[in-house]
Amino acid sequence: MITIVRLLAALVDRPHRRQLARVVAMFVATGVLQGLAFACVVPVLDAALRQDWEAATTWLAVLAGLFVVHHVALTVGNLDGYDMACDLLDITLARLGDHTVRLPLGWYAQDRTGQLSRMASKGATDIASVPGHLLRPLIAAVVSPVTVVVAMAFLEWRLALALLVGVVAVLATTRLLAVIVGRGEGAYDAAMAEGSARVVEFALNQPALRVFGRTVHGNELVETALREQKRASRRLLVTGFGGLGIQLLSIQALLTLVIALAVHLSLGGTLTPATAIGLLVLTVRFVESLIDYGELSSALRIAEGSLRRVLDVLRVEPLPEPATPGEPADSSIELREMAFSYDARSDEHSARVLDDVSLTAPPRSLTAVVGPSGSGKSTLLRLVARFHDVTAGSVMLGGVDVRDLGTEALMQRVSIVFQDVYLFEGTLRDNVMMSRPDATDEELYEAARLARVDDIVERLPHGWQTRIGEAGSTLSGGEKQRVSIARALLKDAPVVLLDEATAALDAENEAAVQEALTALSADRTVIVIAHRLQTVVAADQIVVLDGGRIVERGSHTELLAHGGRYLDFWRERTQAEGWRLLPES
Ligand SMILES: Nc1ncnc2c1ncn2[C@@H]1O[C@H](COP(=O)(O)OP(=O)(O)OP(=O)(O)O)[C@@H](O)[C@H]1O
Repeated sequence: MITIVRLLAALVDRPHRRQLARVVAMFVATGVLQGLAFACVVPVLDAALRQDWEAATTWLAVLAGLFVVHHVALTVGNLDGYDMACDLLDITLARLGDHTVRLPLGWYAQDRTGQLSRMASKGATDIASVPGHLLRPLIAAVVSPVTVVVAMAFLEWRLALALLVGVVAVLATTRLLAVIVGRGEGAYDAAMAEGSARVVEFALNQPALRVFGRTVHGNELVETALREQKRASRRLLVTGFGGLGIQLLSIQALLTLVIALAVHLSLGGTLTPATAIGLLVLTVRFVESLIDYGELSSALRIAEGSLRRVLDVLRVEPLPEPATPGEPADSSIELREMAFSYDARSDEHSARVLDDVSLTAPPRSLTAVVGPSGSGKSTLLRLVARFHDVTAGSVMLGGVDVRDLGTEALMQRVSIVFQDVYLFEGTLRDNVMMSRPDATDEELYEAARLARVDDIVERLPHGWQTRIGEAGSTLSGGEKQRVSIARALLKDAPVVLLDEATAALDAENEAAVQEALTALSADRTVIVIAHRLQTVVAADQIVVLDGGRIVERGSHTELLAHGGRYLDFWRERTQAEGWRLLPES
């Protein structure tokens, strides 16, 4: 409980930290008042059974007073707690939102969308539930038994001692079980996340899956994830119920011990029967609080897990920004003995995805990167756009290290056209204009003409105003790429990083995309992961990557003559595209 209060304090700002302290103080006061009210039952019962009506009335008045004060403190604490819960929802979402725009772009390369959406929905609600619903009963479940023990020490120290030993034993058991059940909860959470990710993937990839008849049975990934989810949930149920059983058993053992002791003391004449009955009533209330604690601590653990995950994301450092950004001389790109490893902690050469990569792309040149899958082509492009910082060496734009350029200046100078084009919910016009919202209509139409988006505008029922829906569902793959190229043209950045689509396009789209790419490459420094033969033939230089190193470089004719890896690539692509190598004349 102290841990979660500490974690909450790390999430919120100073005024909310004060509010949190106030809420906790009010809940502690409520717990003490509740404990005192419980303790008053003993003298009330004692006086009533002795038929001492004056004492009984006095104690009843004290009880009523405590009840009223307790109720006022409870109302104030609850209202403050609910306020804090609403604020926490906003704070969690705002802090995640602010931080996601500062996170290194490379952070998103892993599957983060699912994680972030779970944090922003279920995670934020879990966190808000702490001051809203959990903290008060949990604090009461600890503070009121402790108050009872202290009050009881004045009445019958032996029973107080027995209760104290009992409460320590029960809380220790709860803590131990929390660790065991917590492990199961972690595994369950991971299995749930994996299961939902696979189901979403399954839904999004329906067309491909149906073609291969993998929709009903045989989708191994989904089935394995769901089986694991079921196993994890069963394990959690077994450990959860087992844990709860052990906890209830320890509480019952405590109750039995106190009853036996009270009967023993009463038979021995140390305790009047009235006090013994009063103390037993007190013990029962005391035990109820401990049961509440056991039940609520699992909800607390879930909230704690969500809170830790949010704080972990908030702790991811943005890439350092330069104090005085450099000014690039031109649009050349230079990689100097660059090395990169995705695992920032390891500088093992074996972990490097790119190693000793040196490359110069002069201004307005076209550099084609080819190489087998996994050779590091996409990573190379991401490093030029500073999705990550290099492990060794440097990436220079116009003679300035991208780390000394600053994210904003770099992003102004670089356009990125990757394969997975993201089209957001909105009109076609909004989607193209996002790259330069202050562009004029003439500039927009010119970019659209060059990228052949004007053909798409004509086809759509509401032209530029057509809503292209989440993930651009009404556009074909080639059309999406043309929209992405139009964005890059409109942005008019001097450097273009391009990952050519590997998907086969119909003849019309293929020609349109090729035209759009030619327009985009004119007068710009372009580094392209090339899949099309036209692109490599037109390139000023071609670099062949293998195992994270440049193994060949040169022009198309030089590399063909060299007869190495590039020749293999060329043969493979000519076969795939139905081209023929003409015999040398
Ligand atoms: N975000 C990441 N975290 C860890 N490893 C990664 C990440 N992205 C890529 N890798 C690894 O880095 C290596 C190079 O991957 P990269 O995507 O750059 O290759 P590629 O040549 O572009 O492959 P492809 O042509 O299949 O897209 C691969 O071994 C890949 O598994």
